[in-house]
Amino acid sequence: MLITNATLADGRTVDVRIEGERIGAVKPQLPGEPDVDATGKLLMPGAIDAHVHFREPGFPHKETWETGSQSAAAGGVTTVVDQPNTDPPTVDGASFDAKAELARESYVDYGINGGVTEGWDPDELFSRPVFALGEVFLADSTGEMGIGTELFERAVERAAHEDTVVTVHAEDATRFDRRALEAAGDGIGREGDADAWSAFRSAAAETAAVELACEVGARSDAAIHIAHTSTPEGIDAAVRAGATCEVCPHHLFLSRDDLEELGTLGRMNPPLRSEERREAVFERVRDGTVDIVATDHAPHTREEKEAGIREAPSGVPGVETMVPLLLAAAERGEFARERVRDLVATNPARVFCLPRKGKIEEGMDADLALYDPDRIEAIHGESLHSKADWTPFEGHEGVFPELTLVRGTVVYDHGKEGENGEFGRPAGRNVRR
Ligand SMILES: NC(=O)N[C@@H](CC(=O)O)C(=O)O
Ligand SMILES: [Zn+2]
Ligand SMILES: [Zn+2]
Repeated sequence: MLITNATLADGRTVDVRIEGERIGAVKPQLPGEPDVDATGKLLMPGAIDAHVHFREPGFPHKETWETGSQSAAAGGVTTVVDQPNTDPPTVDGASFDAKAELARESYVDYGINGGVTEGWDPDELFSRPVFALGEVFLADSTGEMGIGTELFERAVERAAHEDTVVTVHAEDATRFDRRALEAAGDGIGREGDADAWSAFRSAAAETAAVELACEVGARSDAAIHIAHTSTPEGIDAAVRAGATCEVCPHHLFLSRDDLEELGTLGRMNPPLRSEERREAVFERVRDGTVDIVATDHAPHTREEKEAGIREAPSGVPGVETMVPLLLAAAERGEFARERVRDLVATNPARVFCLPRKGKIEEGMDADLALYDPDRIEAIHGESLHSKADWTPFEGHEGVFPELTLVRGTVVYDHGKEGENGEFGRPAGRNVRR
């Protein structure tokens, strides 16, 4: 396959030849008939979303590997990393094997993380192709997998021994402001007091847990990756301690000011923060302080979300809108295109050791997504492919891909009517195989 005249994130215009599953050549000009004339189009390395919850096994009404990975492909994401708070939780050999079987339905490449609970079996987990440890929950979130410090210490030590990154959900529940939540009214959805969730799971709770996680990590020289940092204080604490960190699109593009409109659809952990903190987080993503943007794609149905603020489940979908939101921001001049590339592809490949992914270079996996940067659309939940038919980014600008390839196979072709609609075939593979 030959793609001609593509613009790369660094501004170069090149031809790209795909040979089998790999990129065979990237040159200003290559001989042969073009299969894709990419004149005026932006070619990006397929994004690696290091944080998704595809919900199988256990909650296929929220998402399946099929729908979640189609949503990824339609958003230019070619590798996803699934988190362990499924049912059963991915904490031992049998649960890992069961998830690995289901993941064969994936349209994109994937990693499967191993989780930590009192009943976890590290020997069984580490004898399997585990992507990383995590997310390890220092406080309860969806799935109630919060653990204490002693177990966390043991898990980090083991991960260091296995040369495995530990992805941490860093919130310290002892610092939550319970009274703020108790004071909230009983209204449902938008009628309720969604802001109480942000007051409850305080910024200070994040900073304290980030500091603890980094301190524990330093003792055994473990690689600590802080998931979904939502505050400048949390990011700075992680970076100061030599940990890597990720920021989610919702903490970049939404703040507490949006909760009146979002209601309980905007409840997630960690929660939305003040507009001032959002701007400080945005700046740290823009200037390269933050390593990764990942989505924490956490689908729940609209019906489930339309409850009171104390009952609604936490989490928002996002795997399909991450790159579109960032590219639209780049078109508005808020990010360099190269920064977007680094945040969603090159850096996650480095942090999680995926040597053949994240770059458009000869010899790399042909994971690619092609965009028309002039085609800026309004995002609508009902046009997305997740089982969650809603998005917290309703009406925001997005630049969606026209074509997505996983190791040379077309998995998404916008507007094409194939056997599976716009989708190719479930071409995904475990990246740790
Ligand atoms: N972020 C969330 O609010 N929810 C996530 C779990 C998590 O990442 O903490 C989920 O699985 O629903
Ligand atoms: Zn989490
Ligand atoms: Zn998560």
